[in-house]
Amino acid sequence: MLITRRLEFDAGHRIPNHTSQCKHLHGHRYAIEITLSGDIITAEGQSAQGMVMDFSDVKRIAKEQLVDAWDHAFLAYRGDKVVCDFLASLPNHKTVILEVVPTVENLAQIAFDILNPAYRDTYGNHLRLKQVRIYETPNNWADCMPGE
Ligand SMILES: Nc1nc2c(c(=O)[nH]1)N=C([C@H](O)[C@H](O)COP(=O)(O)OP(=O)(O)OP(=O)(O)O)CN2
Ligand SMILES: [Zn+2]
Repeated sequence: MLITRRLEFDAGHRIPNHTSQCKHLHGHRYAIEITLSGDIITAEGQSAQGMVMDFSDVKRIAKEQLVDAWDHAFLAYRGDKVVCDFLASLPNHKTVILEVVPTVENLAQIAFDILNPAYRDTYGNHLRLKQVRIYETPNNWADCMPGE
């Protein structure tokens, strides 16, 4: 059985070598959709009876592991030195330094790698992270699955 939980967050970024608009500092209302597989819990009387995982637990883990760190942060590529130096000059600025350019493909890959161990086998029902989808805009998104 598959379940999916969606969360939204705001973040800034730029794609430094992009030849068009995306080289400028700008932000997105990102959405992340987390798809998990597992057995439906059948144990009588459990809070999660009938569920793969309580959606509130899916949300809690996503926030603890990723979303709270990225929300209202600027996601900067370590190789984008001018921007990293500028952000470092701002007192207490919320910046997340990434080892890769912050395209939606790379963000989905990073999110998958962070979240995969955080969900795996935590619910006693063979729980697995099957897919992370991140929307950069309502029209543009990337999917990351195991082994990709
Ligand atoms: N494959 C990718 N292509 C692009 C990415 C990306 O992460 N992966 N990112 C960008 C920019 O970040 C840009 O901000 C995308 O937003 P936008 O310019 O609004 O995109 P569109 O013009 O295509 O959006 P519309 O829905 O058509 O307004 C660019 N490319
Ligand atoms: Zn963008």
